Amino acid sequence: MTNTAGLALYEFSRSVGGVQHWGGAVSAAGPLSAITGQAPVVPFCRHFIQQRANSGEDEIPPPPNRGSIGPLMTSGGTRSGHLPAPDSEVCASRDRLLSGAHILQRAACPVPAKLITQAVWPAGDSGHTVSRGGKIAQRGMKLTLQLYIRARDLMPSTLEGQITMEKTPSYFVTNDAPKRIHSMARDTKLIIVVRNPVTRAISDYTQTLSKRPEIPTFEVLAFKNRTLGLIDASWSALRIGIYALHLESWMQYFPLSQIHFVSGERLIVDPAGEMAKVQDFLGLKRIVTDKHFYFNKTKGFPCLKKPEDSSAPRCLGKSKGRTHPKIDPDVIRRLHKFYKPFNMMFYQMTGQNFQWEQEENQ
Ligand SMILES: Nc1ncnc2c1ncn2[C@@H]1O[C@H](COP(=O)(O)OS(=O)(=O)O)[C@@H](OP(=O)(O)O)[C@H]1O
Repeated sequence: MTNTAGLALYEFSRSVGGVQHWGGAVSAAGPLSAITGQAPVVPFCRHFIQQRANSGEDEIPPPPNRGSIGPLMTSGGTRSGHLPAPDSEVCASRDRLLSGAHILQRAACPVPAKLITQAVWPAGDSGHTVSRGGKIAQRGMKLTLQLYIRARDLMPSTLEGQITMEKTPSYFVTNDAPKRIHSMARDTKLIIVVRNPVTRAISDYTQTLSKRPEIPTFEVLAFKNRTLGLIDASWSALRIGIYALHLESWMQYFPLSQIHFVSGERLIVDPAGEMAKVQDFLGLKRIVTDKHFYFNKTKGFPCLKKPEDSSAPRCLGKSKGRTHPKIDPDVIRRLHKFYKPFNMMFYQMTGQNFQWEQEENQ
């Protein structure tokens, strides 16, 4: 078992996604303020939301406390639409989860570089994969806590010089995740991929629409009251894009030095540049460079020239890069306005300007 730092990746391109690597000392730690002795991060965003609600503006309800069953998995989802309620077993298991996390840490996982080891429960999806170089749970099966723990225990331990990664989109917006991950491995590194929250919402909606063509239009779902222009921020497709709000929860536990933000927009135009920053953040040699990518015009995305485990180039799957439906420009404008203050807060918190307001003017 190694004591390398942990890694969690959250992807905000459509949903939120994540990769986690863990190892290192487990400690029952409190919030960041308790570790550093610094004043806790002021929850600006929450304060701002309260002020808005008081003045009759778009109300942003507290996050639904649904079904997170562990720091490393959740029954909640990141996609829009109605999520299934967690089953009773999942709910009953909540209190045992932290110890589950310790098991996970013990069992976590290094694998030969080519072997993918993951315990992922894609939120909002019927499928899941728990694998140790191969699937041991089939897609479509219900992932119970027992199955998850069994799967975890089959995973090999992390060896010196290896990084274990886990990707779960919904952790970023799951209330208890920061605390649980922190108490499991406070040196976990977090990677968050973000894109313009308006585009993210449309992508999220497009994904749901592809599975449930009967859902109302984006324009209908986006408003509580369209005549009054009141946004429905309880719609998960919109709520997830309030990045500052979610980040605030993480900053209560993790210093910014342990969080890396990837621009989803830059990832398309300059994948090697974004990957260079990721490799630096992880303390890795810059092995993935420009020469590994080519731009596939048909797909509209960069593809990998030739992954190690295959002789063919590898592009994003068919569920990525779907054509988005045309959304009423007034609705887009309204959403840009809605997100603007939250985006500004997010830029300030991260020290990075993602320039989403420029897209608004295009
Ligand atoms: N590597 C890379 N670079 C740039 N953009 C990417 C990448 N991978 C995924 N995407 C875009 O992200 C959207 C899907 O997000 P997720 O991969 O999180 O989807 S999912 O929820 O896990 O299915 C989806 O957005 P849309 O195509 O706009 O719908 C993907 O195209």
